[in-house]
Amino acid sequence: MDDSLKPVRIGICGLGTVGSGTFNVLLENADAIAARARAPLQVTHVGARRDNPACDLAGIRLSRDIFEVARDPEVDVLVELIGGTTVARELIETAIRSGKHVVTANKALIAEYGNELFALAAEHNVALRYEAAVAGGIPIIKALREGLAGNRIEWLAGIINGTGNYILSEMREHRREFADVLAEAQALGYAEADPTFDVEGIDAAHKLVILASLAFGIPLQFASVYTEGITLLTPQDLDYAEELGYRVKHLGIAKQGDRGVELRVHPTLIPKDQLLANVNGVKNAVLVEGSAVGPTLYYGAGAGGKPTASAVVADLVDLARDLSAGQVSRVPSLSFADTSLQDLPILPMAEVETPWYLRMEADDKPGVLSRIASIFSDQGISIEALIQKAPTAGQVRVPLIVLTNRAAQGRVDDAVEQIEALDSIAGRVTRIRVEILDG
Ligand SMILES: NC(=O)C1=CN([C@@H]2O[C@H](COP(=O)(O)OP(=O)(O)OC[C@H]3O[C@@H](n4cnc5c(N)ncnc54)[C@H](O)[C@@H]3O)[C@@H](O)[C@H]2O)C=CC1
Ligand SMILES: N[C@@H](CC=O)C(=O)O
Ligand code: NA
Repeated sequence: MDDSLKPVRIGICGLGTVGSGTFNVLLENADAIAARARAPLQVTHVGARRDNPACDLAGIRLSRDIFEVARDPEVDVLVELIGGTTVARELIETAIRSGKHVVTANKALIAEYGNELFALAAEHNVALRYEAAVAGGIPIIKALREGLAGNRIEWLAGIINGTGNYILSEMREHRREFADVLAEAQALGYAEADPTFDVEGIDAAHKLVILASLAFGIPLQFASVYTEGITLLTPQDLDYAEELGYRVKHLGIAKQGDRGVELRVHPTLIPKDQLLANVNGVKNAVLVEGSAVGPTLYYGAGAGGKPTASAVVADLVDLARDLSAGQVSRVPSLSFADTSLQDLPILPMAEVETPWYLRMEADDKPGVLSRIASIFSDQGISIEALIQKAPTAGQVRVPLIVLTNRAAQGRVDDAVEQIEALDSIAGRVTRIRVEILDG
């Protein structure tokens, strides 16, 4: 490495899980990183509320006020790793206005304010990079933006929340309680500051919005995503799904169809021999169907300090290379040129068609099954499989599981409303969509 090369000066804001991971990866792999970046990447300033014993900050400027980093003339790139959408937004805007490039892992901020932030970055001729914001260490932004640039992307589907996948995997494989596994995921640094973002599907929705924008050339639109989390799933449903040959995964799905774009995040039954069904623990995976390449699959750690740092550092290396070439806007932020982004219609959920898994508690007496079957038939919904579990001693009701063929959600809503109104059915009907991914 030529020692005379001008270093790229980095300011890191936030020294938590990802901040400390980034700091240490930059240090541990400094030589290989400098060789790839054609310049040393040197942390010159850290903004952190408190010290982190995992980081040796000797010789590095430390500020308790992170805005000091955003205004520091000795910083070329600000790395935002504090999270949230208020202070983080102000910090990034301040950095951009001060002529600094920005790298962030903040999917909430990109999903909700990315359109404005990318415009601001373009106005100031600086880069705003966010590889770590989706699927942690998996280079999925790079893949969509560059590797698949020759394709029309038809659809993508992914496990894009590590915490949620960790919880579902532990519940199924080790019969562990939801709350215990969530607490463990928090201790391991996988969960968001507010873990309801993970378990209610909000984090996955943030990431899906970003993926859909990159895939289809549409502006970021968080409000358009249908979002369901994993909190209502029961161990029973995970078991019944297995019996039927499926596994329950929390998926983000984006499809470009003739009638509009589907944007949805929800628990999904997928055949258990498909690759996505076998992605376990904190791992994420995104399956992308391109018109020319066909299906491609991206797999790896979706959360955690070092894996996420891997993506942050990759952005820094990419940026350093672009800086050495004197061109930071070579690749459009959202893959498509700003002037080519197009508002496409979003398909209302009532019109989205999938097969369905429905579970209900039914009286164990003659006539109930035929009544339910006729409600489905009146709605034009055909039944693929129906399982009635044997009653256990003393039980008056039995679990009834119905797998339907493809049916629009609106039809299923109507059928379920009628079924729930039957005297022979107790409580609510559990509904989970089924997806046969042809990947
Ligand atoms: N933990 C993970 O596996 C992943 C996290 N992310 C994203 O990375 C970002 C950071 O996440 P984590 O490192 O997990 O969070 P964290 O909570 O471990 O770290 C955030 C740090 O920022 C500090 N901080 C917050 N506001 C501050 C302020 N105003 N001034 C100074 N310091 C401040 C906190 O004290 C904390 O040390 C978030 O946007 C998150 O969504 C993205 C991918 C994976
Ligand atoms: N909380 C997130 C962190 C990475 O994005 C997750 O669990 O996936
Ligand atoms: Na990534």
